[in-house]
Amino acid sequence: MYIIINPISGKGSSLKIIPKIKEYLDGKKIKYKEIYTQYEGHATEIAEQNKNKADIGLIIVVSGDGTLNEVINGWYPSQIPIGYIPSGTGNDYAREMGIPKDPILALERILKKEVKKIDIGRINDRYFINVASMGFDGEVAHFVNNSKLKRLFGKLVYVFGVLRILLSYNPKQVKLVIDDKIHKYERVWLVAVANNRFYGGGMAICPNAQNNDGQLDICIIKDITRLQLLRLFPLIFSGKHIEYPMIEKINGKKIEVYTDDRFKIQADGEIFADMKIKFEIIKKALNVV
Ligand SMILES: Nc1ncnc2c1ncn2[C@@H]1O[C@H](COP(=O)(O)OP(=O)(O)OP(=O)(O)O)[C@@H](O)[C@H]1O
Repeated sequence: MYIIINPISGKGSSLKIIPKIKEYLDGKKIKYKEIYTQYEGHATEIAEQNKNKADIGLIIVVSGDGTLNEVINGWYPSQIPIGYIPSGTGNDYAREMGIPKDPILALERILKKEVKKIDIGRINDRYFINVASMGFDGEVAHFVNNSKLKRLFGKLVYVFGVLRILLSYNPKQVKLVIDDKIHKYERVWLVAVANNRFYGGGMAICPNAQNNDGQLDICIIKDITRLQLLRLFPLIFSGKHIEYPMIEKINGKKIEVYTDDRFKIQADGEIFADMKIKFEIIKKALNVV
């Protein structure tokens, strides 16, 4: 068993839970090796270097969603099971999978080794497990990430980012090609493509997404005023936003997104920008416990 740990996730909360995990494993005489990530992207390198080692039967990731995403990007297509103990701020994958917040309960569940096969999404040349989105909230993610005030003010910077981008964002014309069928939309604020339901710490942007149905769920927010969007925002936590007419919901296996402008994108919280974006579902890609 290898344990990959991001020591800074959740403002250092993984370092608080690691002694408990080690005590539990030592008590049961279960052998393990710990590896700590040292920089951004390191988890992908660790996963790539270790995925073919003959002595590994299981990896456990102790981190937030961002590091889990990095591990998956290095681990796929290995079929060695991945267990996950949440220690981040958002913990959206854990929310989806019903993984307990208590690290020992999460560990006990992993050790039962009830393996599930789950799908993952591909966006251009990267994989994601939860949600990729672009437009308004992609801009907010970029704003928050680049903000020097992030460490000082945490979630407040996010609120400030939402309000700022809400005032300056210009809705875009977007063409989607979903399983070879063309869909055109005017005044698009947001396109979210989901394998799991949640992102951003519990927002159910695509509340019908299932990670074992071989489909990506798409939610498009369009033709909406700034004030309407502000009112709609809190409803995303319960998934009730999809009942409103300015929300388009579609499913697909292969999705291409075109816009005249470069779209700012976030996938599992990782940010980048592009004009042409291709998505694909990879069915039953990973074994998870
Ligand atoms: N030792 C390290 N030093 C600096 N950054 C790191 C280190 N290890 C991993 N990272 C980076 O930290 C980022 C955030 O990590 P992670 O997602 O685990 O925690 P989080 O942000 O607290 O949680 P969440 O993603 O659930 O909000 C990742 O993008 C990863 O690349």
